[in-house]
Amino acid sequence: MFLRAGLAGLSPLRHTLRPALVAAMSTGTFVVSQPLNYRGGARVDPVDASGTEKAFEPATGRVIATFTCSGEKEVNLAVQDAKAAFKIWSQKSGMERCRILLEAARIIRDRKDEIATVETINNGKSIFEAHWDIDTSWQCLEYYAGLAGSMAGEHIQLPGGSFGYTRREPLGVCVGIGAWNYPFQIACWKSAPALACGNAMVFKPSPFTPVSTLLLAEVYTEAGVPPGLFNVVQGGAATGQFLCQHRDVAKVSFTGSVPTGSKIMEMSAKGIKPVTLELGGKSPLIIFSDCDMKNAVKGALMANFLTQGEVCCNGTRVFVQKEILDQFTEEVVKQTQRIKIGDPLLEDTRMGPLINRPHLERVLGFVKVAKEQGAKVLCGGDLYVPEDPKLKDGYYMRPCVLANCRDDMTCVKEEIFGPVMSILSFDTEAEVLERANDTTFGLAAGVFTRDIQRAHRVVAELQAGMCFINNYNVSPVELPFGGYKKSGFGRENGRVTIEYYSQLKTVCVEMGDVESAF
Ligand SMILES: NC(=O)c1ccc[n+]([C@@H]2O[C@H](COP(=O)([O-])OP(=O)(O)OC[C@H]3O[C@@H](n4cnc5c(N)ncnc54)[C@H](O)[C@@H]3O)[C@@H](O)[C@H]2O)c1
Ligand SMILES: C[N+](C)(C)CCCC=O
Repeated sequence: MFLRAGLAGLSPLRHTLRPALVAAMSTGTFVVSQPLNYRGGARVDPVDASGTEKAFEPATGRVIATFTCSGEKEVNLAVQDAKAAFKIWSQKSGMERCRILLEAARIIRDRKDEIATVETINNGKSIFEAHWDIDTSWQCLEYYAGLAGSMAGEHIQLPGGSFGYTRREPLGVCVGIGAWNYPFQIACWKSAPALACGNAMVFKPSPFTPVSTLLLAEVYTEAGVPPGLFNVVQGGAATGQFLCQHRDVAKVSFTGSVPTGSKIMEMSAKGIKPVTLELGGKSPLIIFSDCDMKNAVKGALMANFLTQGEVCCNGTRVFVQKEILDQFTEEVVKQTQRIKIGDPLLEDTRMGPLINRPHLERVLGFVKVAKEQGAKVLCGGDLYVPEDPKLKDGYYMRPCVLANCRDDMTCVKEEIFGPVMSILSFDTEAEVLERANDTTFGLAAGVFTRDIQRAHRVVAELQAGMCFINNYNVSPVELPFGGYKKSGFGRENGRVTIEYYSQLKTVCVEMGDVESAF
């Protein structure tokens, strides 16, 4: 499906050719040669347009795809196809859906290298990390496959032999709108629970990362879902609006920024559509002096530098208790300087390029303002130019650790979405809790301590939907994930998400005569 010039003769690809193709996909060679919309079980060119977009390979700055954004007609067709597939899929038993989702999970596992490679090329994250993302993706499908057969209602006895029961039913056509930082994983975290519950989905990835979602669509088709059950439309705000405003869309699940989330909610409100909002954050990570220092330092790096720091739940406000501030900071800086930056497709690279040039400049701008406001750059925060000449136009920067930070600084208040860690010091538990919660965001939080009572006492007080004790940024699919406050509502992953993709019908059954008031 993705062909460099020298491989063009291999199209259409058979499954058996994929390992060879993966080996051939090196940085600087990949171009997209097939349509990026998916409808009715096949790739299609959109029937109308609301503009065009270019997708880049962040490692080199090359354009890998120029594509048409879907207009209203194309969105209508995708929704129509999803409606038709919903009729078939929603009539299947949970166990039938389970089998197909398990097969899809198996195919993703089999194609893991190929999918991870495409993710790395289009997003810039290291291939090492992309493999983790694809693992959490197929695990998500397996998990909801397991739950599909267990969706059930209640039986409730009423007087005189009458009774009631509840049925858990799907919603209909659900829309998924994704961000660019975890393109494949986001599509799985939304579609797996949606499909398990019997819904159909139309998914719109970010225009920065339009490519890997198509692989998911192909996987679902190969696994045996009805044509049209999972469709992909491409584009930005205009396409997203057509989806949110569509009268036949029953629910919108959105991952992205707070300002866009607010617009999505407003549009959905007009149609009384339920929404799931997975939004941004500025999460606190609290390091107490009694922590295991080695793990706390590793945790701080995990909390800040995955995917070049472009992670919603990153613990970017690192509060360190005064007694260990110097030791902790010294070790964090040492390890940050060791992070290998470069070609994201190389196995030993741990940090690739940022998503695009404007975003790189925005992140560097935050570092500049931090310095002006009195923060001290202990390492990084500047452009990085890899030695390999093919990477010279990529969007690289050195990961940055900022000291002397204060709560009122821009770098401490705003989501940077880049590899910038702000270190702040604190004295007492009460003080750090107040400061940690002093934000409009509430996505995640972390605490490192050996004191088990303190750990639980502190997380009970933290205003965040996802709290970590003595670790950070792990994401087992069994655990619900989502925010408090302006970081959104609704959850992804975990059993509870079934409730966000289904509705309860109550049936009241009379076994006697009607007792009428008339
Ligand atoms: N909580 C989470 O799970 C989570 C996960 C990843 C990213 N994020 C957040 O996402 C943000 C970064 O992603 P982004 O830059 O892609 O966010 P964004 O809000 O700019 O875009 C997200 C998606 O919304 C679409 N969109 C934009 N305007 C729209 C509109 N008016 N109507 C409908 N759709 C519209 C975009 O095309 C894209 O697909 C960060 O704030 C990050 O924290 C949150
Ligand atoms: C997999 N992580 C690291 C928990 C990230 C989840 C999605 C946030 O951007």
